[in-house]
Amino acid sequence: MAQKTSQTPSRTLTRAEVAKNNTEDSLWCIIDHQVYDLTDFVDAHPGGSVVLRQIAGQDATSAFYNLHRQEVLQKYASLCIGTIEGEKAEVISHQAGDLSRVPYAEPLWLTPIFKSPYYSESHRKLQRAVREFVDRDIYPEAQQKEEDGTYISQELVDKMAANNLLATRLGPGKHLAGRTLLGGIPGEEFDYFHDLIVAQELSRAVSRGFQDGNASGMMISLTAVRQWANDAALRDRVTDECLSGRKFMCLAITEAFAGSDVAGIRTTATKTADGKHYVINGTKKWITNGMFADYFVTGCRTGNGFSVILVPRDDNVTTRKIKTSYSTAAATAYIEFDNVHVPVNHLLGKEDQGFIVIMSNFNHERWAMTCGVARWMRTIVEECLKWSHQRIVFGKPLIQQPVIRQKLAAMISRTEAVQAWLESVTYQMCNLDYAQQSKLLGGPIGLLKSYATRCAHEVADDAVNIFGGRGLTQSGMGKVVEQFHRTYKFDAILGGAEEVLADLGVRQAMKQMPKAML
Ligand code: HEM
Repeated sequence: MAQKTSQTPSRTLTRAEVAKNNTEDSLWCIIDHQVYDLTDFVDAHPGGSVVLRQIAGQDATSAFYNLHRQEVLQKYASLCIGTIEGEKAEVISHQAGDLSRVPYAEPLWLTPIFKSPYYSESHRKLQRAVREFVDRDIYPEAQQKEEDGTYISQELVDKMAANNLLATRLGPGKHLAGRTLLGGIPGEEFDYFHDLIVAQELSRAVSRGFQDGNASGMMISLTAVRQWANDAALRDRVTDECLSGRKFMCLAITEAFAGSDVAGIRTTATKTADGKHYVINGTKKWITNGMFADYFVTGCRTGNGFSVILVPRDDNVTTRKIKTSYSTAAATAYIEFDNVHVPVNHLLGKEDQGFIVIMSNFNHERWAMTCGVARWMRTIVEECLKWSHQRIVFGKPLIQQPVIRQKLAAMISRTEAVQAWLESVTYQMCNLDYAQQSKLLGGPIGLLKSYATRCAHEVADDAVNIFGGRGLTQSGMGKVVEQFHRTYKFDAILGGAEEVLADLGVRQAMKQMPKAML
C-alpha cells in the first residue's frame, strides 16, 4: 500500500562488483535485481546484523521476501544504490490508486474483463478517486495513528471535508445536493453503490481502530439529527459544522447498565420548572468518537419512555478513554453527564418516542459495517495469497501444500459470497424508498451482517493458521492478519450482536409468513 518514497538511482553495477562488497566495512546485497548498500544499516536492522553478514555480497531476494513485507523496501528505498547491469526490477510496487493484480484481491466488478450489472461509469470514477485519496492521504496517517493510539488529525479531517468525503459518510441524501464529490461526481448522483464504494475503500487503510475514529460516530448520529431535528435552523447549523469538519458528533446510547437493551437505560433527562431545558444525568459506555465529540446524540429516560436529545459538550460532560482490543484512535469513551442543561429544541423526534429515532439508522449502520468487513476479508485473502506464494517451507512455496489451498478456497468463497449478497441487498436499497427499506430490509441486513461476521471469524482463523507465529505478531509480515484476527469482533458486536441480528432476520421472516397452513 505504501508508495515509493524515492526513485531508484540510475547507477548500474555488475554482480561481480556486488560480490566484492562482502564485509562489514562495505556490505552490499541484491534484492530484486537492485543493489542495496547495508553498511550503515547493519546495526539498525530489526532482524539483527548476523543475518545480514551472512548474505553480504549475495543475491538475497528470496531470503528477503521470505521475511519482509514489500513496503519495507519502499520505506528504506534510500539504501538502494543502483540496478544490476542488463536486469530490471520484477516486483510490482503499489502506486496510489492502483488496483491489485492478485486474484480475488479486488471485487469482481473491478477485475479486468469481468462485468457487473450494478456499477456505472460514475461508480468507477468515484472508486478510482477514493482509492487514490485513501492510498495517498489516509493510509500513512491511519497506520501511524493505529499504532500510537492518537486521534485523526484536523489536517486530514479538513482534507476530507474539502473533498466532500465527510459528507458522503451519511449515505445518499439532500445533504449532498450541490456538492461535487471525488472523481467529479455530482452529489445528486450518489446512490448506495457509491456509498458501498466509499465504505470499502476507506477500510483499505487497514487500521480498524482508526477506521472507526474517522467520523464513524458522525455517520451514525448526524443522520438522526437530520431526520428527526424539530428545529430546522439547529439541524442546518450542526450539519454544516460537522460536514465542514469544524465539529464532531457521536451516538451515545449504550451504558454499563444496558447494551442493546435500550429499555434498561438509566441516563435521565428531566425538564426544568420553566420548561426551557432538559437536565441530563447519567453515564454512557463504549461511545465511538466520544473522546473528541462536540455533540452527543444521547438516549435518555424521560417522563414516560425513552427520548433522544442532541447534547452539546460543556464543562459538565466528562469523557474518559476506554482501552479496547483495537486502537484508541477510535476515541472510544466512557461519558458522564452531570446536570447538563440542554435547550428543549435539542430534542430529536417526539418526547418518549425515541425508539424510532434510534431504529431509523440501524439498517444503514449495519449495512455499512458489512461493506467494511467484506473488504477486510478480501484484504486478508490477498495477504494470504501473497504470503503463501512467497513463503518457502520444506523447500517449496507454502501454496504447494494442499491444506493451504483448501483454506484459501474456503476464504475466497466466503469473501465472494458475502460481497455478492451485499451487492444484491444494496441494489434493493437503491430501488426501495425509505419506508419500504425500513419495513423490508431490516431482516435481510441483519442476516447479512451476522453471516458476514461469522465468515470473518472463519477467515481470520484460517489466515492466522496460514501465517503461523507471524499471524500473532503486530509488526512484520503478518501484521494485517494479526490485526484482523484481533479486531473482526468489532463488526460482530457493534451495531447489533451476531445472534441478535440473526434472530431479527428470522423474526422478520415470521411476520411475513402467510397466515394460512401451507
Ligand atoms: C534492504 C534490506 C533490508 C531491510 C531494509 C530490512 C528491514 C527489516 C525490518 C524493517 C524488519 C522488521 C520486521 C518488519 O517490519 O518486516 C526486518 C526484520 C528481519 N530481517 Fe530484514 N531487512 C533487510 C534485509 C534483510 C535480509 C537480506 C535478511 C536475511 C537474509 C533479513 C533478515 C531479517 C530477519 C530474520 C528479520 C526478523 C524477521 C521476523 O521477526 O520475522 N533482512 N528487516
